Amino acid sequence: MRFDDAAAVLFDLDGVLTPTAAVHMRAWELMFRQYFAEHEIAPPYTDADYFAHVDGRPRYDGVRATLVSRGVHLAEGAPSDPPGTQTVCGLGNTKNALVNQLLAAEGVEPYPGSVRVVDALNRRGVPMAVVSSSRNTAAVLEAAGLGGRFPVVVDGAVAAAEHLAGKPAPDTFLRAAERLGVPPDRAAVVEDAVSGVAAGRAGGFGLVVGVDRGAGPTALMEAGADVVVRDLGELA
Ligand SMILES: O=P(O)(O)OC[C@H]1O[C@@H](O)[C@H](O)[C@@H](O)[C@@H]1O
Repeated sequence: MRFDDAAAVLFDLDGVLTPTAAVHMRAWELMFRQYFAEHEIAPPYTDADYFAHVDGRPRYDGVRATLVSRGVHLAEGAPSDPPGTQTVCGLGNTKNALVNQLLAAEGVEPYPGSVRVVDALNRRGVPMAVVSSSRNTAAVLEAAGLGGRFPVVVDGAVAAAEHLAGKPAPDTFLRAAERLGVPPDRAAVVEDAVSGVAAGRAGGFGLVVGVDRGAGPTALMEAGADVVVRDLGELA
């Protein structure tokens, strides 16, 4: 399917509409580098860990997968665990406090090429959704001036409330397509994370567009992208 033929478009948020994947990436690095050093966990956390274990996945799934990669098994704890708690949820919330500090200090500007695509689809009346693992989706959309632009948002909070499996499972994308009333094979998914591309492929979507913001074209194609672009402006 060509992008122009999609009956609906489902966008990931961080790294697709806004440059906030880089904010998440820095916050994860700060948190894990300190935790690994304090607990003498080796080898040290690197960007490769981000792309392999964290990118695109729900917060606590990212913590768990990274620790398991070093043979570390930590108690799960609860989402209400405050930052600093030595649990999977506590480490995830430590990282989230850093994300909130960075977002407050730096603000969010959407990618101009992405805004052009959203505007063009809007003019043509193509239904759109945001499908993000992040529980900060509403705040990021608002800060980027995109609040209210998407009639359907399936984010980390919705997924938790509705018990939907996170990316790379296709469930959140499938729920968004269902809410838009468009069959998956008539809809396009736009994703920068390997886990998100894999989710789009597993969901049987008509087109999966990979956006290379660092994962690399080969990894995105191997995960199931039909096409890889460097910026959404290439689709406009
Ligand atoms: O911790 P949050 O804001 O709920 O986000 C979870 C994940 O959301 C994804 O969109 C990001 O790619 C990840 O880096 C992030 O960890």
